[in-house]
Formats: sequence, C-alpha cells, structure tokens
Amino acid sequence: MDPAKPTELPERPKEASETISKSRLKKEQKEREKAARKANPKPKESQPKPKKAANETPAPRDPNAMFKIGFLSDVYQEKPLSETVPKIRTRFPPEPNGFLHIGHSKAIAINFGFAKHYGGECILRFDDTNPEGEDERYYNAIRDIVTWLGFTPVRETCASDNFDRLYELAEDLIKRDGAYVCHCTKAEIKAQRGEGEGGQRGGERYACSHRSRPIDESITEFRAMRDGKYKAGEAALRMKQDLEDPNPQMWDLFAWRIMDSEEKQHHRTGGKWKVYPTYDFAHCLCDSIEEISHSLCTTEFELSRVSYEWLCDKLEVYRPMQREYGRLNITGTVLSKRKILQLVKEGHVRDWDDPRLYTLIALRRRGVPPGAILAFVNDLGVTKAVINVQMAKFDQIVRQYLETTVPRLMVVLEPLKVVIDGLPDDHVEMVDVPFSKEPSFGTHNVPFTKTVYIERSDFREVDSPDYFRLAPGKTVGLLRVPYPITATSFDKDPATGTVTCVYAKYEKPEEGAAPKKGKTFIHWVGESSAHNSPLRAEIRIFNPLFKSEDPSAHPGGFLADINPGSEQIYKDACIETGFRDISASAPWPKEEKNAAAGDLATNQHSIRFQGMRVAYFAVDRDSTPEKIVLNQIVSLKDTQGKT
Ligand SMILES: Nc1ncnc2c1ncn2[C@@H]1O[C@H](COP(=O)(O)OP(=O)(O)OP(=O)(O)O)[C@@H](O)[C@H]1O
Ligand SMILES: NC(=O)CC[C@H](N)C(=O)O
Repeated sequence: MDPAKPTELPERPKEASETISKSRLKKEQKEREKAARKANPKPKESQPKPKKAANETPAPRDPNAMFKIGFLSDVYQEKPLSETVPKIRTRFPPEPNGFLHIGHSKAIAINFGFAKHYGGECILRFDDTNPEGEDERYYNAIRDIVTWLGFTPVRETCASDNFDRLYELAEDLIKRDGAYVCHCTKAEIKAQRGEGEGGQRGGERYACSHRSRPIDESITEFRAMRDGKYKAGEAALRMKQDLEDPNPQMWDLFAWRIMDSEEKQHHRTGGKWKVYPTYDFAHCLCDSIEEISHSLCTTEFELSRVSYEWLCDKLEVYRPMQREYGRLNITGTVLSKRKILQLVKEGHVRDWDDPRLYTLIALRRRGVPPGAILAFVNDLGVTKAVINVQMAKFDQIVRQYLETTVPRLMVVLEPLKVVIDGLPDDHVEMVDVPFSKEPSFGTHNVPFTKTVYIERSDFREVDSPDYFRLAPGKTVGLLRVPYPITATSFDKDPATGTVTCVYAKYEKPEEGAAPKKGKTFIHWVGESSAHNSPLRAEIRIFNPLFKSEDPSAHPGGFLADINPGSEQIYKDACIETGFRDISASAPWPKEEKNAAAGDLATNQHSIRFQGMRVAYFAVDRDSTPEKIVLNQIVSLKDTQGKT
C-alpha cells in the first residue's frame, strides 16, 4: 500500500460550485494566475531577476540542484525508496493533441530527472483518452522532443493500452456502488452542482434521480452505452462521490462518456470504442496499473488529488502519490495550441517550429541547445508557485550556456566592400583565428586578402570623436590581422547615395617605425575564389513576435499585438570559411549527444556558433548544400553597440 500521508483537503475554493471538467479546471487556474499577475505585475517570485550581467560566465550550477533541495527533495522524503517502494517510477503524460512547448520542458525535466536522480525509471505515457484532437504526428513529435532533450523513457505506453482493463474497473466500480449511469443534460448537472442558470455559483447541491438506481440497472445501461444504444450526451457514467464535500472534484465526476467515433476515430483503437474514460477516471488508474511511485503534475490538478485518491481507494487498487508543482509560463508570447494554430494558418509565422515561437520544436529549430533549456528549468527551481518568466531571462541563460560551448566565427550581416590599397591583387595571407577563448577548441586559418567585407554599420562617411570604427582618416584593427587599416576614401552609388566601396591603407610600419594602432577591432571576411571565400548566407535575425508582455490581454486580441519587425532577413550575408570546419565537427555544444556529427539533413540546428560581435547562430532547416540559411539563436546583448 502507498504510505502517502492522508490527504489534506484544500481550502474551500471561492468558486466552490464550479463545473469540473479538466479543461475548466485549467482555465480557472489560468484566470487566477492572470488576476494575480495583474494585481502585482512584477512579483518577486514570478520575475526572477538576472543575477549577473549577461555574457559573464556564472559558476556552473549543479544540474541536479532541483532534486537535491526544495520541493522535489521534500516529495522524495515523503515517500522514499523502502521495502514498500522498491523503485522510483514516474511518468510524463502528454496528450498527443499538439506540439510540446517550453512549459512542458519543466514537466519533462521533473519527471525524467526525478526518476533518474533516484535510480528509477520514467515512462512516456500518451494520455490519449480524447480522440478528437489527437493525431499520429503529435505522438512522433513528442517522442522526438523527449529524445532531443536527452531523456530515454524506460518504455512508451498509451492510456488506450488500458481501455479494456479500465472498462472492467468501471463495471467493478458500479458493482461497489461507486458509479451510476446518468441521463441528465448538461444544464441539469450544473443545477445539481449548485450553479444557477446565469452561471452564479454556490447554490444548494442535490443528487439526481439516477444516483439511486439499482446497481444492476447501471451495469445494463453502461453496457448499452458501450454497445452504441445511446448517442453522445444521452448517457454517461458518473462516479458516486460526495456531494457534501466542499471540493468540486467530489461532485460525481464523469467517469466515462460517449464519443461519436464516426467523426474522428481513435488513432490507435479505431472504431472499437464508443465510450471513452475521462481524465479523472483514467489518469489515476493508469498510474496505478503502471505502478507509478510519484505522480508529479501541475497545480491545476491539486483539487483533483482528492478524486484521484478516492477512486483508487474505492476500487482497492494500488494508490500512487500525486504531488503538484507550479507551471512554467513565459511572458510576451502565446503557448495555447489554438492561438499558435491561428498564427500558422494566417501566415504570421512559417509553421509550428517558427523560431519566434516557444514550442520546443521552434526552440530546437532556432538552435537553442537542449542543455540550455534544462539549465533554464534547473535555474528557476521547482516550487508550488507558478513561474511567469520573461524571455530576457531565458535568453540570458541560453547566452551563458553558448558562451563557453560553441565555436566563434566571423560573419558579416550587411557586407560593405573594402579594398586595401598597397596590397597586391592576388594577396592571400592565411591568418590563424582561434575558434574560442577556450584553447581546447583549436584554431583555423582564414584568407586575408586585398578585398575584404566588413559590416556596413562599421563604417561612417563622416567621423566624430566619439566614434571608434572605420571612417575617412580613422584607423581600425581587423580581428587577428597583423596590422590595422585606415580608411582613405569611398565610392557612392549616385542614384541611391549608398556607399559601395571603401578604400583603405594597410598600416604595415616601415622597419623600425612604431606600429599604428586602431581604437577597436572589427570583424571581416576576405575574398578569395581559391578558398571559396566568402560563403554567402541568408541570415534571419529575430525580435519578439509580440509587442507587449501579455499579448492575450490586448483589447484587439493577441493578433493585434504582433510586432511587425519580429524578423529581419539579411539575404546576402558573408561567412568565413571556418564555417565548413565547424559544420563537419558539429554537434556544438559537444554534449548534444543525439545529434549526428555533420549530418546536415537532420541536425542542422546543432551547427551552432558565435558570430563575433554579432549574435549566436545555428543553421536553419531551410538550408541546402547550395544555400546556407542561419537563424539567430540569441543576441550578444551586452556587446551590441558597445564599440
Ligand atoms: N506550462 C507548463 N509548465 C509545467 N508543466 C506543464 C505545463 N504545461 C503542461 N505541463 C505538464 O506536462 C504534462 C503533459 O501535458 P499535456 O500535454 O497533457 O498538457 P496540457 O496542459 O494539455 O498542455 P497545454 O499547455 O498545451 O494545454 C502534464 O503533466 C502537464 O501538467
Ligand atoms: N496529471 C497530469 O499530469 C495531467 C496530464 C494530462 N495529460 C493533462 O492534460 O495535462
């Protein structure tokens, strides 16, 4: 038997007579969170402040910190390994009805991590009790993302594997006088739960006439439901719980309902079933059948814990221990499936994996390493509090993670041609450039030539004393090139007024003379057909997709909050030849074990690097051997505009 402590009843919720579907519970929880946010826009708990200036490398945090202290450690202490708990077994139970988002990474890290930390195992369970929105592509995408995050489920199961057993348990429950077939309408059930016609709550609760029907009659009717005698809504199996209990999760919840399987057949069981178990019936019993030791879920399910335990106890089956942690939400974006679908359908984003979204496939496509996502979850820690975190905090952790783990290259977003007078036309000097500040990354050679490309924003037609980059008469260093250059003149397109070429002098000193120094160093890429340099690329720079921190609160709807400048595309950027080396030696960071080295076809996102002075980049899946496409993973932030 489960040694879990007896359940403490949660305080009577204000909305005591709420309807109690799972989606309603979640919606109400979200509304409570939103109201709390409004009342206190920057609560300490929900807006963790960056601890250090970006780009500073923090002391590496223990990746198991979240299991060693605090909520999860307490959960373990409540039910540690023992004779009656021989193995820690958890489950990650997504519904295969959409792509996972950043919030799910917390659930994955907790469930897989907790089991791993205590030498146990975690099951990937597809919670497929509602065929309506479920689809094979989601099963595959979820499996793929769990693997990408570095976790291996001990096995994969589906709630639907247990439908036969769950059906038997339903009949058993009826026989124990724990359930009855009810034919009431939705409105009648609301009224029985004390909800008035206008939606007001807290009225008197009462039982319907079906509640006291004979057990045999309920068995016959439940079989009739199963055999298709009734249409959806005409009959349902309800648990006979406790209408006196203040917790709405005890007000005779639905256990099985009829679903019109002709409209959408179940992905795995096809047309076999006309009745499906509800979340409240199936989840705890699947946990029980799979002998889950710790059933960890988010706090919307806190009230459900009572019905979870009630059902296991009523059926006298093994009762796992459910405990609840706070959800992770990221502000300034939308995570709801419905809203993302609208963004995709209306063409505001490319697809569900558009790098401006916070689905996990989008973060992967953008190039965020799985280790950075796990570091983010670990850094926030786990408590019962819902965490609303700003994108800037996420970016900061990603930046810190990339800082020491990916190589550096020179990339020019908007190339401006510079011709260095005094160097022979065929001048090619191989310059040794380190891949990182970290010597173990090694070095590579890039060709320094008479024509080089610099960033258009690194040149000004008119100099000023507070400007340190290239301008007529001004000297700057080219990163790693032995001597600096001084701009002498430039050409302009007479039609557009755009500078088309800068002429510069190479400041190699006469023998014995003191070398000239530039005030700063800028990045560059040389032009050499022999070295196939520069490589050309399309580079996509991203800004937040929405203008505000809470797009859903926009009076015109979340679409009215879209930032028209959320993406800048540089179609003709230049990359130095080191790109070929780092592509061949990917994955970067090295610990992304699940990415095959150099496999451009499927693991483009693992070719990551820092474009010096520009941003962190990864190869986009639109890349082909003929055309490189790069995504900005994250900006360098504190170095931007610093020159
Ligand atoms: N934002 C979140 N933070 C932490 N855990 C989450 C979050 N969203 C979902 N989970 C957890 O992930 C697991 C699988 O979730 P599932 O896909 O069924 O959730 P969901 O709540 O339907 O997701 P959605 O947010 O897309 O509606 C559940 O245990 C759920 O509690
Ligand atoms: N108990 C849980 O973790 C809930 C899982 C369930 N799939 C959901 O819809 O969120």
